[in-house]
Amino acid sequence: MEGKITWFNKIYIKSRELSGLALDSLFCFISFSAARMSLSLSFTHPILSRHVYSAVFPPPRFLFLSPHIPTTSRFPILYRAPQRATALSATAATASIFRDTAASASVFAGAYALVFTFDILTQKELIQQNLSRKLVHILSGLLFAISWPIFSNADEARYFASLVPLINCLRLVIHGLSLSDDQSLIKSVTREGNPKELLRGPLYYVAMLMLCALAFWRESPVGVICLANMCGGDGFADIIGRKYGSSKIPYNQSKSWVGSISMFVSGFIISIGMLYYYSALGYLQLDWGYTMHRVALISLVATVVESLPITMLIDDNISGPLASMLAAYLTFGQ
Ligand SMILES: Nc1ccn([C@@H]2O[C@H](COP(=O)(O)OP(=O)(O)OP(=O)(O)O)[C@@H](O)[C@H]2O)c(=O)n1
Ligand SMILES: C/C(=C\CO)CCC[C@H](C)CCC[C@H](C)CCCC(C)C
Repeated sequence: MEGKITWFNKIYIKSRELSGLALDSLFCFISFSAARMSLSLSFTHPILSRHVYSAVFPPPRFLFLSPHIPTTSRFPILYRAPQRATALSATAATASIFRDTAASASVFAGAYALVFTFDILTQKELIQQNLSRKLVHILSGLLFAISWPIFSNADEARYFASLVPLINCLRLVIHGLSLSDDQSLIKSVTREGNPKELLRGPLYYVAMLMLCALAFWRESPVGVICLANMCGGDGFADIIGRKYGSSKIPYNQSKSWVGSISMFVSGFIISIGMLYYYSALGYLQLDWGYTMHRVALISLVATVVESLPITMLIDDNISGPLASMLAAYLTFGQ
């Protein structure tokens, strides 16, 4: 049995390297049963070393989420059952690959569905194009970060998750260069319907999603705080500032006090919500008094940077997230 699993594992991993979306969808179809079988098998990550205080949230019992349960399964088993241990790790590795492939395909399908939904709402004139764009801006990144726990606890899970923004980056470049036409994407994601717009704000935004998944993933508060401010904070700043922002900021007449205050408040609230979500799943164990102050400081930094008149120099989908990332890294040290 163990021999069979090894050649299958090697063939699958090789085909996974070479596989296109079509092959992934084939493995997706058979992967849910394998993924469900693997739910009881999990690998552990080193627990967050800094600011680890009382574990106040037991991981919930959601079958499809991968709770962060510390186990010793990744350490070599020294007693005399190497055959059993090898077979178990090969099975677990194969199941994790199936699970992560299915999760990537599901999140990718979710991205398409989100853009398609807002395109329909815009076409039916149920919402304005600007509002559609901002809601896609708010929801895409937050739903992407919320989806991370459906991936396995394997070390490679973040790479599977990052495939989704990577493919969307390629999609934005292809349609931004008008190599292909996707009116659904263009109408729900651009201000004026110019495909070239895809190569600026949206492309930088999706690149930031990929960076946060690869660099920080689930075990650090930095990535989720950065996305909360870029997606939630910046998004609500636009929606509320555009509607109610009559009193402009002295040093930047295109931004308003109401918009910036909205960015700070929504960025803070959504950051705390994301941190609570990841704490409830056992990925983060935080001292909430310490955390609240640090998150408020990070959201303030993001808000000030977003208000600066530097958009001609650097897009705020780059300056804002990088400022949040730096502030979060310096305050949380992870
Ligand atoms: N602090 C802010 C931010 C935005 N706005 C309002 O929202 C509009 C759009 O804001 P901006 O961030 O410039 O939007 P975009 O750059 O188009 O959005 P994106 O980041 O998605 O590219 C501004 O003109 C302004 O009316 C505001 O009043 N105060
Ligand atoms: C309008 C946008 C930015 C400009 O400020 C947002 C562009 C969004 C992309 C077109 C789609 C990105 C999808 C994410 C990578 C994955 C989302 C998955 C989730 C489950 C919906």
